[in-house]
Formats: sequence, structure tokens, C-alpha cells
Amino acid sequence: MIWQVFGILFVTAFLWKLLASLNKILSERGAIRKLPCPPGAHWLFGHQKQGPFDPGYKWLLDTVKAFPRVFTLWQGVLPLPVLVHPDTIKPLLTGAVANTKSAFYDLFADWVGDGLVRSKSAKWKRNRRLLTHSFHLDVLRTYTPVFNDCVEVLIGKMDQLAAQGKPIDVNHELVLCTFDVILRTAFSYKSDCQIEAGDPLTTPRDFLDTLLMAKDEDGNGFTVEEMADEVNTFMFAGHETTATSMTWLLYNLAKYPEHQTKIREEVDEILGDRDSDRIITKDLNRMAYTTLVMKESMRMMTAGPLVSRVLTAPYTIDGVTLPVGTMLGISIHQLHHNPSVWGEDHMEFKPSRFLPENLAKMDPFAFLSFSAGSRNCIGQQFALNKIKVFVARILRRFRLSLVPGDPAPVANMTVVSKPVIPLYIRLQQINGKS
Ligand code: HEM
Repeated sequence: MIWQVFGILFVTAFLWKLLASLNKILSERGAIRKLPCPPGAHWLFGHQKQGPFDPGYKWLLDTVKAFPRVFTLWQGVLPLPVLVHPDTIKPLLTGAVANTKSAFYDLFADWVGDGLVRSKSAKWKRNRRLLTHSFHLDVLRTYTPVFNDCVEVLIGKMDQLAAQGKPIDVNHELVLCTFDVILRTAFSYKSDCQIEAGDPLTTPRDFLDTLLMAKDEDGNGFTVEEMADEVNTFMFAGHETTATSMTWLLYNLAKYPEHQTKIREEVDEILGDRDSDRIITKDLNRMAYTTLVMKESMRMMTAGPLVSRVLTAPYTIDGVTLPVGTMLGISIHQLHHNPSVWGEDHMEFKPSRFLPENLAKMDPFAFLSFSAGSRNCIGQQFALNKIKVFVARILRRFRLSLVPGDPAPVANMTVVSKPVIPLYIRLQQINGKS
């Protein structure tokens, strides 16, 4: 008898859960169906046949033009509302309607564990506070010499290629070089991965040190497992993103040599008659023109094209209320090419968009290469400093140009928007000191 009662209770609980899930799916879908939807979605394959993620992002560019605030992307039978305008994105990133990441990030779970990119609520809050010390200006300052050391290895390889009249496979070399930076800054390990195996190195303070020293108000630090997750997270979040951003930056400089010249002039003026080309931390704030070009390059092709959140409060967009639990995408690449935000000339490379007088008129949620709000990129300043050092050093030594006859590069819509096929750039040595 007792087993029968248990059996009935079990079946009732199961059915209850099933109905609740069904109800949730139906109410989510009911609301999502009221949002604008690009034409041509197949009942089974969704927008798959339109090739939404095809290299070149043509579908994405056409779609943001036609649907400049929000649209539904059908991935097979799964609908994903996608936000592409600062007004619709802002409530998500400020935490007003969403304060947690979606299941999208579970794709990286095996790699990053429960590190900062994935962790939620109280754990994320505590760890973000502890990790913020690792990116304090005093810590960042100690990395500038490391950036110089690593780019010098790259410049050595570029010298050889230039002497042989060969172009450089930029993404390949930059991935190696940024990996070298991570090993040296995170573990004080001079890997020489750009060339061959190497030795431990001593830097004033590395990332691992700062993790070991971090303590919360109760005096507790990271557990070994937490440290492993955070180290993996930083390798994951900081490596390919920076290499890819630099790849597109060098490509844009090769394509638009007038900006190369202006950056070179800026760097020449900063270095003056110093004996060495090494960039020091206080030079970084003086690289105003370089910063404009960097940001415009990141707008044109952002390294992380998509982030995602799940609603923790109902969210009404243009009269449609989406229920708690709905997963949404924020399409940063489309936001950066939204003609209603950036104008009809959004495909033009115009660093002046980021001049202070234009920035003052710009919505703070219009440029989101590093996202925004409390879950913005913790490594932003680290990445920007590194890119500045790399660009200054490379442009002092080389004139960059495109390889005549090479096809225009297109990006892959993966987690990181890397070029689909190797992207080569021609190098012409000019001057420069070591
Ligand atoms: C140009 C290079 C970079 C770009 C474009 C970039 C972009 C981003 C973006 C868009 C996010 C938000 C992700 C989301 O909400 O899902 C993010 C978060 C994050 N980034 Fe970066 N990132 C870069 C470099 C770095 C570096 C160098 C590091 C570390 C050394 C880093 C560590 C992180 C971490 C840990 C998070 C998660 C922060 C949190 O949720 O609290 N990133 N990054």
C-alpha cells in the first residue's frame, strides 16, 4: 500500500513538473512570437538556411537594418530574441531585468569551470571583488615591460619575414604572442612559446600571486579549485579575444595607411629622442589617436560578437512582455553596425567617431566591445594597454600593407570572430630601435 502511495505521489510530481515546464515554454513562445521576426524561418530548421552565421555576416547586417531594435532568431525550433539597440540592451546589462548569465555559457563549462565568466550571484560577486585587485593600476603598470618583451620577439620574427619579402600570417603570430604574454603575466613563466621552450622568469607580481594573496572580509581566499577555474577563465577570456582584436586592427591599419601614418607620428612624438623604442606606462595615456583607431577597429569587427542573459524579471520590449526565464542574445556585432545608431556610413572606417566631442553625444551602450555594467570585461585595461604597446612598437618598425590580390578577409561567427582563412599582411622595414 505504502509503495502505491509513493508511486502515485511520484507520478503526480512528475506530471506537475512536466506541465509546469510545458506551460513555461508555451508562455515564453507565445510572447516571443509577438516580436518581429526576419522572413524565411523554416518550421524545423528555423533561419539556418539563411546562413545567419555565415562568414561575412551578410544576413546579420541586412537583419539589423530591417529590425533595428529586436528580432527573433530561430535556431532550428528554438527561438532566441536578439537585442541590437542600446535602448533594448541597457536594461539587461544594468541588471534591471537580468542579473544572471544564460545556459549559453554552459558550452564552456568544461574549460572554465565556475570561473568569473560563468559564475552566478554571491559567488560571482565575491570573486569579482577579489579579482579586481589583480587589475589594479599598480599591478597593470608592472606588465608594460612584459608587453614590450613579448612584442620584441614578434618583431624579431617580422624582421626575418620582411628581409625575405614574405608577408606575415597575423592571427597565427598574434595568438602565439598573446599566449606568451599570458604565460609571463599570469605565471611569471617565460615560455618562449613564440619560438621554443624557455625558463621561469621573475616579474614584480604575477596574476597567480594576486590570486594567492586575495582575501575576502572574513580572511578567506580562493580554494585550489576556484584558482584553477579562474586561471582557465582568464586564459579563455583574455587570449583569443585580444589576439583577434589586434589582428583586425593590423588589417585595418594595412588597409587604411593614413591612420598608420598618424599613429606613427604620435608614437614618434612620444618617444622623442629616447635611446629605445620601449613604451613605458606613462606613454599609454598620451596615445590618443591610437585609442581612436583601436576603438573604431573594435567597432568594425568586435572580437566577442554575442553575449547572452536570462531574464530574472519580466521585460517589456516595444509592447511585448517576455517572462522570467527567457534567454536573450545581445548581438554586439549588429549593434556596432546598426545604421539607426551609427548612421548609414557604419561600414566606413572612421576613428573620429570616438573623438571626445562625439563620444559625449553617443549612448554609453552603443559601443560594447567590452560589454558594460557590472559584468563588463574585467581585463579591458590590460587588453588596451597591451594592444597599444604592440601597435606602437610594430608601427615604429614596419609599414604595413595588404597583399595585392588577396581576397577581402571574412570573420567566422564563432565565440570569437577570427578570420576564416589566414590573413596575410606585407611588411616593409622602416627604422626603430630595440
Ligand atoms: C580585446 C580583448 C577583449 C575583449 C574584446 C573582451 C570582451 C569581453 C566581453 C564582451 C565580456 C562580457 C562577456 C559576457 O557578458 O558574456 C568580457 C568579460 C570578461 N573578460 Fe574580457 N575581453 C577582452 C580581453 C580580456 C582579457 C585580457 C581578460 C583577462 C586577462 C579578460 C577577462 C574577462 C573576464 C574574466 C570576463 C568575465 C567578467 C565577469 O563576468 O565578471 N578579457 N570580455
